[in-house]
Amino acid sequence: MSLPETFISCDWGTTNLRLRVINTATLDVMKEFSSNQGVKELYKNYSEQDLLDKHSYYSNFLEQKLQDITDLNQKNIIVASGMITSSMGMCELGYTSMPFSAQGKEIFSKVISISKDLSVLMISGVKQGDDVMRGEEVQALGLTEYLEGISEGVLLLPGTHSKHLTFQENTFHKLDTFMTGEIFDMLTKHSILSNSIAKGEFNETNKKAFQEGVQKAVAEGISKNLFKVRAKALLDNRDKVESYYYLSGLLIGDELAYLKDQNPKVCIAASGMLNELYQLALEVVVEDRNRLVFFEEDVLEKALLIGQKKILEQQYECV
Ligand SMILES: O=C(O)C(=O)C[C@@H](O)[C@H](O)CO
Repeated sequence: MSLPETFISCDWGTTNLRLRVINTATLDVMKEFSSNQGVKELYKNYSEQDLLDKHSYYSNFLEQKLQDITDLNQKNIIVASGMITSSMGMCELGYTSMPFSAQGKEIFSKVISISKDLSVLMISGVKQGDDVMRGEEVQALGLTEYLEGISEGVLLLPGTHSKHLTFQENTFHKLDTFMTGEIFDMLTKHSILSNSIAKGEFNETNKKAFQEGVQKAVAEGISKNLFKVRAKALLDNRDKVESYYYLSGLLIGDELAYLKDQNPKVCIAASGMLNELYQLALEVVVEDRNRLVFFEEDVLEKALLIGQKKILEQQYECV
């Protein structure tokens, strides 16, 4: 069976939703809807009502959002990855065990129907040891296209829950999650340190503060250094924006510290500010620059679509 001309890419995480109509052949984005209504928020709203069951509640929501970007009277298939398949999502799917290869044939998926013309291809999460991910495995599948020629290394996918995926010969076999983004969010909003910091421009002074944080974490860990963010503000009147980036450096440095004494290539795919921060931090942590592979900003964007298309192709192969 041939692939549909278009598919709807659904990237539904804990705190964000993105629905995009994709030209299957070129992966060009034809129309897009995005919002900060992540799975967490929708699940809360669903739990606070008792009119609709979970499937109907999520289906109604998706149909409502999709009507602005596609014609719902025509056949549409949504390819969905991320927390939409978690216990808080539309339909819970388990986890595929690692390892998984560049084609992702090991990753299982399931089609569920929303209406006569609208179905959702749900992609499972992945587990390894005592760790799990949902969504990042699809980005990793897409990124294998860019990892060609690198026989082994660690692929870093920074975020709320930063994932480190170890790979060899185009096969991902190990996973570690670092809660860097979420811890940073909690500390900046809910801890005593929140009074000593403020978000601001990432200028040269603040870059130095960030790098200082990275160095401190690599040398001494974070526990010993966190409270010093407050102490420095009290004793030295340290600027709040500098302290913000110093704290960010501490947390990212702690995540990356173990890479200092290892040999493999470190490949990083992130976008926006995260990309800038992680690249800067890696330049502090890893002495040998030849070990570092930095991807362009748009590679991560494309990777998710390549990964979703791979899973869609498998679905059409077995129909
Ligand atoms: O499967 C779950 O329930 C997760 O919590 C996975 C999570 O870590 C995502 O990979 C990124 O937020």
